[in-house]
Amino acid sequence: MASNIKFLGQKLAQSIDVDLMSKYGYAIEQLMELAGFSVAESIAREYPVGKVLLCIGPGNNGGDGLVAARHLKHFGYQPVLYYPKQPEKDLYRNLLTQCGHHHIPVVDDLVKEITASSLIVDAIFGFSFKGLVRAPFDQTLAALREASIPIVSVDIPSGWDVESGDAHGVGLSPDMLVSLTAPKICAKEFRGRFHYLGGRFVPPEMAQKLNIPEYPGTSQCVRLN
Ligand SMILES: NC(=O)C1=CN([C@@H]2O[C@H](COP(=O)(O)OP(=O)(O)OC[C@H]3O[C@@H](n4cnc5c(N)ncnc54)[C@H](O)[C@@H]3O)[C@@H](O)[C@H]2O)[C@H](O)CC1
Ligand SMILES: [K+]
Repeated sequence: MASNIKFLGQKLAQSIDVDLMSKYGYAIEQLMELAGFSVAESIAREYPVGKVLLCIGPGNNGGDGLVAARHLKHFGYQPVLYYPKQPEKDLYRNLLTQCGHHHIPVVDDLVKEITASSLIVDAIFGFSFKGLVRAPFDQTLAALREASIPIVSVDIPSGWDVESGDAHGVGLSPDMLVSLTAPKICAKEFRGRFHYLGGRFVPPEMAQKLNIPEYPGTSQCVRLN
């Protein structure tokens, strides 16, 4: 590890998120934009341009994926979205509209799209995931576990418990993990090649408490391993 960075449990991760949007004055759109941008930049550091299948979940982890898709398009990748459960919420609807205007298609044949892609982005579940994976995402994770192309997980490898990791053996095994704000406790079990940190919005007071490493230059991400 590049620094003595703090690993967050589920409750602490959620309370930091609340602090960022109350005490520190951020709007969720700002945090999500920077989070998703940092995911796209991390990907651009390690994987060549090509077709990227982004699997989008029903919460803010999915929102980060929608933002990342748009930035990947600007970087020259060909993103497509698999988005089986689309909540009726302006935040996500607006992000999806933006993707539409960037000619990023929504696809529904997951197995076919896995075969046609060179990279998968797992933006299904983040730090609010709890319990056993419910439908339809149980099927999604089962299909992704069969994939032979690399997976990049946003914040948490989907299916993993935020603290105890892949306790039920149904989670993904990503090649890259992009932790946001600070890694969660489950990231100690990450065995893939690339562990990055993103979400360069943490104010200095909080960064000091969490031992966040310096981000180099103008970069939105920093490698942790
Ligand atoms: N401060 C930051 O670092 C920021 C991080 N961001 C990202 O936000 C997610 C956390 O988002 P949240 O909306 O709280 O939750 P999730 O996306 O993890 O998922 C909630 C979603 O999932 C459903 N769900 C929960 N458990 C299950 C289950 N067992 N089976 C099926 N479905 C489940 C639940 O019902 C909700 O619909 C964080 O990880 C970052 O990626 C922000 O974007 C910016 C600030
Ligand atoms: K994820």
